Amino acid sequence: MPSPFVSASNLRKTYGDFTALDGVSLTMDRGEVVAVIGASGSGKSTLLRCINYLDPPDSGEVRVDGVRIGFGEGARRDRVLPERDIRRQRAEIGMVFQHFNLFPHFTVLQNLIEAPMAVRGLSRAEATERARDLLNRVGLSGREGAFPAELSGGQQQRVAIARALCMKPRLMLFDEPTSALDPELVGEVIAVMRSLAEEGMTMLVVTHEMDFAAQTASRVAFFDAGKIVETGAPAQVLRNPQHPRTQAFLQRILRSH
Ligand SMILES: Nc1ncnc2c1ncn2[C@@H]1O[C@H](COP(=O)(O)OP(=O)(O)OP(=O)(O)O)[C@@H](O)[C@H]1O
Repeated sequence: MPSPFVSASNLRKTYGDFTALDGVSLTMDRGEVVAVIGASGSGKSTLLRCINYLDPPDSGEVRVDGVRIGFGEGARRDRVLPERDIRRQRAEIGMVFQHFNLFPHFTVLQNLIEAPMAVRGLSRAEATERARDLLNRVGLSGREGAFPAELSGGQQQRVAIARALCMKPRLMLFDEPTSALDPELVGEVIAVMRSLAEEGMTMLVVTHEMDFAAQTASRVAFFDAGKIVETGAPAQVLRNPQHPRTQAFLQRILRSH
């Protein structure tokens, strides 16, 4: 059996007495899109932050394409890499946040080119060419000189996606990427995510957009109290959930629509 492209094994994360991740394991094949759904506070964001070591797990391990994130390859289990090296590994994993997190005093172009130059060693000309291609791909050609505050939320989120792609990541993590948007702007961000999925990007998406989960995800994982309690094909989990917690969650969502 070939090893999975992404594997998170037995991740645990506590904050004081509170257990945010209670032994979470998840594997993804290359090109898979996994939607993570679940109630607020169940630990979905924590899972993403532990996968890319923005917030290191207390235990467990993460591998992307065989490389163990956060640790030197072949090193003792307990030898966590210096932050500089984790940053380099983390560059393999793109992250898109709910609140875009663009640098407000940088133009769109500056937001895109800084990390590829600093972390990937691209020249300004190379980074700029890559950035222009990606802005074109997310439908924002010509907005290179704009500042984030001059853009709509949907445009800012598309810049944030282009910025993550500028690092040529192997895996993309999305943390409720449309939750902060006005409803009429959700579609333009979902469209960019769909096209990324169609191009074969491996994506782990925390979302409340059930249409995205149903139509674009290859798999849905339902999260409850720090655990994945149910995972399967979207049609199976969303239409015929087996776990009582999944059933209760989906009923709540149906009622609120
Ligand atoms: N840095 C932290 N310090 C203390 N507690 C934290 C920290 N980060 C998260 N938590 C707690 O861990 C729990 C899980 O949080 P998390 O943000 O992962 O949930 P979530 O499922 O993503 O929720 P939401 O949908 O509201 O974003 C929450 O109860 C939260 O208060």
